[in-house]
Amino acid sequence: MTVWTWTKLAEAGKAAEATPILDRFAENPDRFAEFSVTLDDMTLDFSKTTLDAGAVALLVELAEEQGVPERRDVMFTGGKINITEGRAVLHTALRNRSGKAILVDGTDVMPEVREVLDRMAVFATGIRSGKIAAIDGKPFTDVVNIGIGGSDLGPAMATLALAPYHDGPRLHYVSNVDGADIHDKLLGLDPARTLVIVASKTFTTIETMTNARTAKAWMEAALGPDAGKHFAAVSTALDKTAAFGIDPSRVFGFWDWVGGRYSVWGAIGLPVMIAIGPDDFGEFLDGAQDMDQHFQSAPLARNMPVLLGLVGIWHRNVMGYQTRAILPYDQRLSRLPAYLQQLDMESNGKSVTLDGSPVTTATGPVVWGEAGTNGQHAFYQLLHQGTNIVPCEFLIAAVGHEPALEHHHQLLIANCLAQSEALMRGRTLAEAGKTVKDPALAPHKVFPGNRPSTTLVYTELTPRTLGRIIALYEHRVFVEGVIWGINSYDQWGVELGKELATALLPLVESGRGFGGKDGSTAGLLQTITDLRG
Ligand SMILES: O=P(O)(O)OC[C@H]1O[C@H](O)[C@H](O)[C@@H](O)[C@@H]1O
Repeated sequence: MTVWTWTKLAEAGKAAEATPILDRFAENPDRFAEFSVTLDDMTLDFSKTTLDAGAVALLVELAEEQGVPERRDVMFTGGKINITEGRAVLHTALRNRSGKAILVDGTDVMPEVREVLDRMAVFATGIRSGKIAAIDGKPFTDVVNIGIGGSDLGPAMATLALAPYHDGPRLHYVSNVDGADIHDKLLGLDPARTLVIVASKTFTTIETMTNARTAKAWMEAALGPDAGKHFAAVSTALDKTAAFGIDPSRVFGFWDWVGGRYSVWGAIGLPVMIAIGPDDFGEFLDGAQDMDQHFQSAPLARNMPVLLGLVGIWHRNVMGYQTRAILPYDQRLSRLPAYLQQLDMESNGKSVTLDGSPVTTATGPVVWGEAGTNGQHAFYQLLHQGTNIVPCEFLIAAVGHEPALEHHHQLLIANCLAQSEALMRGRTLAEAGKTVKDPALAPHKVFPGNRPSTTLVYTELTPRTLGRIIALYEHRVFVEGVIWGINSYDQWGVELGKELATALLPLVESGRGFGGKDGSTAGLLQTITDLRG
């Protein structure tokens, strides 16, 4: 009975506060082994939390009661778990390399998935080799991906993450409707050498379509009517890509059962494939499949995505923490926090359960973060001494990609581990007193400590490892969403702002007709109109 389990968890949470995390290691020398989980060379350490064996057992019970294993199996086999949109949720099919069929409405989706991946590989290889050339017969040197949200964040994050594997043309990402974005990105690019990919699941997103039209005009101004030969598209709306004038042979499709924020594994990953090549892109998919298979087969208590989800539930619902920080100690993962913001907050930022009734527990936390060590010199002050407790999620590779700069990587590792240690250990008033001459300064140098963190460690940030990391977080979001009883796969919350923007545009354009608006909006419209002169 779930209510009973929540009650027991609340009691466990209160009891947990009595024993500092650090003391738990003295009590249990096996704590690291017992409170970490491994998949191949990847280890998730959650021993620096207030969880004890009893609390983990209760959380596992909660996951079972809420039907995590059953819902997982329904997701993987094409059940329509996105009930508000009547859709299956099958991003896992995009990296299903097993040869097994996956049925949606009785039809195996795998032949189409493979067909698109094969076409992507031919196209990417052609662009990379120069066989698919610009209209003057010379190779493309630059690729501009125009997309936003899930059609931007995943490929942009992955392209940066996999920079050491990037041996194709240069990649540029345009997302914001702010003209500054496309202006600055096109500056210095030669249209004769540039391929533009318009990426949009719906092919209606105003930002993307506005940027796509601007790029088309830029291309046409240089190349005339042949400009279309420098365009490709990724979309589920093949009628709309045709209407935009993109040759069907340059259009790569996907399906309504792939959510935008889960779409990097298929056609939306085309720019990544162009950058790193189909073989390394295949490794990226293999990594995700490794995590999928682990998620499907490992017992809940030894299951990495389940445990990461349960740590999240413990912090959000039992300890009442409102945010979680994503802190990759890897400059090339500096876009990971932004990527995970969409994955997590658009999925689990919900207030009603599957049947439309209000939730009775807190749901998705605020997700934020920054690459280490940069964050240390910015906001870690609050993490260590602020009045909010922020569970921190560290990520670190054992090995960097720059052997000649090994000492940099050693410093990086030392900093990463020092932060989680400092958060846990803290510094007492007595200890602080020893560091200062003036005792009045001592309170300023106190660290409360006992602040929780997890650390994900792996050998090296390879395509396969990145695949595992992303799939890990996708399944974590799933686990938490199931426990909260919400639909993690719709995003109605983004609609109202879009509707109001559409209604506001004519007022901005005309500088008139603000009467029906609330006082603030009317006042801002008037002020901006006056400033525009
Ligand atoms: O790929 P598109 O259809 O252009 O959508 C781009 C993005 O915009 C929407 O507003 C959604 O909130 C996102 O989930 C989506 O990824």
